[in-house]
Amino acid sequence: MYLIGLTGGIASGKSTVARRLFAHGAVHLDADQLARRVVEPGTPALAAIVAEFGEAVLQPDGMLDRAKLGEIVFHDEAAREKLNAIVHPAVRTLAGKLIAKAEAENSDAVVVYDVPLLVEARVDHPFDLVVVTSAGRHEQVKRLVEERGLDPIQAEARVDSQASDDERRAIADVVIDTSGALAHTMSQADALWARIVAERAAKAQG
Ligand SMILES: CC(C)(COP(=O)(O)OP(=O)(O)OC[C@H]1O[C@@H](n2cnc3c(N)ncnc32)[C@H](O)[C@@H]1O)[C@@H](O)C(=O)NCCC(=O)NCCS
Ligand SMILES: Nc1ncnc2c1ncn2[C@@H]1O[C@H](COP(=O)(O)OP(=O)(O)OP(=O)(O)O)[C@@H](O)[C@H]1O
Repeated sequence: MYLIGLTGGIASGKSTVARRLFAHGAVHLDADQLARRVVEPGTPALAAIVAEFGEAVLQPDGMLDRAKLGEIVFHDEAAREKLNAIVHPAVRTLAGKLIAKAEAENSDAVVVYDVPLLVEARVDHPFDLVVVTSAGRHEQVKRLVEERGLDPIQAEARVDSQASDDERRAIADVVIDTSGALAHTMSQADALWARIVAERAAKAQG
């Protein structure tokens, strides 16, 4: 198996790159999706969130009210750290299981683990390659406002609750510049895939 850790700031284009690698044949795991699974009704993580933040963060149907919890944690670092301490260990355990499952199913698989908070949560799965998408703060805020309907204050709060591009670049093996045209992002993803294929072929030949 070849394990890629893919990270980048919010709206920097991680999913866009991951989808392209998936189209080439990679297995795609998404930490945001895993973070949703571990807080489904009946889970220990959801019980811990309610114990910490109160019943007010639940919808009438018992599901987590994500908008309400987001309003709290993206404006309050101490609250965010409490939430992270509940959710991140559960995500880490589930990711470990799913990576092992992908390897058991196909020991040749290329697995792309899309993990927004790789730096912040000190995620330490044994990555063969760490790939960072980087669009820049101004472009991230613009996308959140224009494409996802956040107001500028909410958008800036989300971007600023994360590590900086410089901190992410410091741990990157490969940086994909996602600030320009979509086609430029795609061609960098294609070049990355070609590099992985070539590296693996060279390794297989000894
Ligand atoms: C606060 C919550 C309820 C808001 O939910 P919402 O549906 O609005 O956002 P969603 O989960 O789709 O996340 C969107 C993006 O926000 C950013 N983000 C999410 N959580 C965090 C966090 N704790 N710190 C910084 N950025 C975050 C990421 O870039 C993520 O891709 C939710 O994000 C959450 O439970 N976060 C804690 C778990 C976590 O850290 N998830 C991120 C990957 S493990
Ligand atoms: N050059 C580019 N590369 C990637 N995405 C781009 C580019 N130009 C514009 N975009 C837009 O930016 C958005 C990036 O969204 P995407 O879901 O890929 O980011 P993400 O980093 O996975 O976000 P999140 O952290 O919220 O999961 C998309 O709407 C995409 O169309």
